[in-house]
Amino acid sequence: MAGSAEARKLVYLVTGGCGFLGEHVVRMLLEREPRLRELRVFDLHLSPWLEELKTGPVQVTGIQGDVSEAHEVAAAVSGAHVVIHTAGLVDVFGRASPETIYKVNVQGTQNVVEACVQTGTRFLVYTSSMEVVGPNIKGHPFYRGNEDTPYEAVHEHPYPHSKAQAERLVLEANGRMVHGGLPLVTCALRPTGIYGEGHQIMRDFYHQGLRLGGRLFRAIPASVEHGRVYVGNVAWMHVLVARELEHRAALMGGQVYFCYDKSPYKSYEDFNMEFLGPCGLRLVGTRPLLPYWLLVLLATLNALLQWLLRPLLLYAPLLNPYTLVVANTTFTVSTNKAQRHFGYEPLFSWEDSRTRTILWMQGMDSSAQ
Ligand SMILES: NC(=O)c1ccc[n+]([C@@H]2O[C@H](COP(=O)([O-])OP(=O)(O)OC[C@H]3O[C@@H](n4cnc5c(N)ncnc54)[C@H](O)[C@@H]3O)[C@@H](O)[C@H]2O)c1
Ligand SMILES: CC(C)[C@@H](O)CC[C@@H](C)[C@H]1CC[C@H]2[C@@H]3[C@H](O)C=C4C[C@@H](O)CC[C@]4(C)[C@H]3CC[C@]12C
Repeated sequence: MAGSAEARKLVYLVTGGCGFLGEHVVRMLLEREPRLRELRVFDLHLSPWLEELKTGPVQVTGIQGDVSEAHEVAAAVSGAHVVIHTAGLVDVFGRASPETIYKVNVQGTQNVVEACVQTGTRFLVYTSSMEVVGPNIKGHPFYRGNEDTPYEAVHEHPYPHSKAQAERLVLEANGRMVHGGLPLVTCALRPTGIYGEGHQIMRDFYHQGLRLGGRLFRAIPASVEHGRVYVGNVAWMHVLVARELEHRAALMGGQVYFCYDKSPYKSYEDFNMEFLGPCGLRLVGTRPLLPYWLLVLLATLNALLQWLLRPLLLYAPLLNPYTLVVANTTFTVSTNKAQRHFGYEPLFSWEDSRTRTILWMQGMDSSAQ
């Protein structure tokens, strides 16, 4: 939907704009934000597809930078009306050190907040995560909860802990005076497990299945529900929040919103099979093939191997003590806060989300042959 030239006056910055979610946010903004004059895409690694976006009426500016470097962030933020901060180290597999995770996710977010304050940017949307809430280290289920559901959010793992710290920084910054004397308006979006075109973990499961002769082996009971949300709907919620923050600052400022749509409640593995099945894979077993204690042992051995091999190579399998607990703990949301506060409705139905994801996987399938 193109806006008239005179209506194009806003400058948006998307950090992590070349990532899985970031790319969908960038493309959604170009399609559905008619007020855009300039779209800045800030990322540690700029993608080649950015070039194809530079042919339209909106100025698309790729900025290679590191959110943990305050001066790079300040330069990118300066002059922006809205910042959508998705950049982060999404690592629960032990690929990055805890120090690096905190440096990027916490210090990086602090840098974004301070840059908004120093340069006068008034609207900041942060991509938080369900993991700010749970599952907690005790494996307590969160069954179709909402933003107000009481839950003991206790984290030891660097990733959820860093996301919780970053979210707190963003929400506490709401109302701070920015350069120019007006208040900063912030909010945080908490996606559950995002799926869709470009999801690396789905790729990993697909390739693991190919290696195992087209089979995946059930490890988690089908009864363990895991919340999932389509990447296009998460991107749409980001665009909508960024648009509505100015007019609904009193209501939305300092708030958190779960990202949700009509994706069905299923176990993580059964949900993945909605896409892996049409690509020729099958999930062996109606119940977990191994007892849980054996899975714990295997996960622990994986963690030990990762530690032993680290000086030589990076060994980062999907199964480790943390991912096993998360996979094995029910965590689903049922809320309409985003609809009540800013009129959010999913842009993509479950059927459409599923079809788009399958087509992407099959396209990956054909390119893999
Ligand atoms: N994938 C999910 O299921 C999920 C669910 C909930 C929340 N989230 C959150 O959404 C955001 C995006 O996640 P994603 O799945 O798209 O991950 P991703 O790794 O695909 O994207 C993250 C992007 O941030 C960039 N980045 C990393 N470190 C950076 C740095 N120091 N400076 C600048 N850019 C940097 C990466 O290059 C990448 O392009 C993250 O904040 C994540 O915590 C993801
Ligand atoms: C090997 C089996 C036990 C297999 O079932 C493990 C699955 C496991 C790799 C995933 C299960 C749940 C996933 C997490 C969840 O979807 C939410 C997340 C929050 C987001 O901010 C980042 C990604 C993640 C932590 C996601 C990561 C993979 C799982 C742990």
